[in-house]
Amino acid sequence: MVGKWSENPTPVIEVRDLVNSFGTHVVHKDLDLDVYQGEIMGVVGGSGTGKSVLLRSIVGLLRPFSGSVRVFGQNLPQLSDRDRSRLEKKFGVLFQRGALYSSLTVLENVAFPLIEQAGLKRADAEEIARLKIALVGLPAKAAYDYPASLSGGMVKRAALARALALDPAILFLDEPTAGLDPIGAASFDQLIMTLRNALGLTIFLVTHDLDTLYTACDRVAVLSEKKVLAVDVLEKIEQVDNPWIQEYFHGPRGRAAYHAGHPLSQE
Ligand SMILES: Nc1ncnc2c1ncn2[C@@H]1O[C@H](COP(=O)(O)OP(=O)(O)OP(=O)(O)O)[C@@H](O)[C@H]1O
Repeated sequence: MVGKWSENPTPVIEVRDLVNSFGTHVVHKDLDLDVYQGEIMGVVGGSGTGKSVLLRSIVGLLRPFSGSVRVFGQNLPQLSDRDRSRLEKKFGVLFQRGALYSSLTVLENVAFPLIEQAGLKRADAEEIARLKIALVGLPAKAAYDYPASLSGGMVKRAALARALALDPAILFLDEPTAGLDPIGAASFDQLIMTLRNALGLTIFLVTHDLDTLYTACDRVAVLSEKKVLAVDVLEKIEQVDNPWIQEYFHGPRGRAAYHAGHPLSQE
């Protein structure tokens, strides 16, 4: 799938020579990656290759050991607190486990960033929160539910509504379909594509889900050997001569996902 982004690829995230380490454990070494305005970039790699660490470096939750992370042309680690927090308002982040406050209703969860970060009055924040709840396909009555009473798919949607609360320009999703059944995962993939198309979002999506890669992602970055081993459209990535890539995309699960995404294929 090639979206509008390809007509005039403009990088909104530029990662250069990124090094991340924890003690002596080097996770990234001289990692480079560009993400273009309006694309859905899928980030894959074996467990522990540093996909979440990369996401956290880009959103400013983790200070890199060295290298630069420019978002909308601004180098995050060098910004003042004020400028960084202004830039961070353009990010919506959906963490791996949803990370909703369990003691707050869905409505209160979604309204939270609008009150705390944007300084809105509660009534205004809740009005906007209701719109976001509808936008992600949750029924209006789910606003009054607590996270513990929701299904996994509804929790993900509620967390997505919160990530969208401040009208972000870039959405970061860390394994959004993990733990969902195939139907729930497929409808979440559709939702992600609809949001990108309707809102013009740029989406940085960490996933293990091959179906998501085949249906939703414009380009895919493969993390391996502490860097981005390859970044391209899927058709090109599948051809890269690397044992992990070959096993991942051409193993049984990869073939099944390919055929699901290409219903007319014969192979
Ligand atoms: N705060 C931390 N302190 C020490 N080590 C960390 C920390 N955060 C991540 N790591 C290590 O960095 C490496 C990369 O972690 P990361 O969570 O980014 O992997 P991942 O590719 O997202 O894995 P998975 O697919 O299993 O979620 C792992 O070895 C992890 O143990």
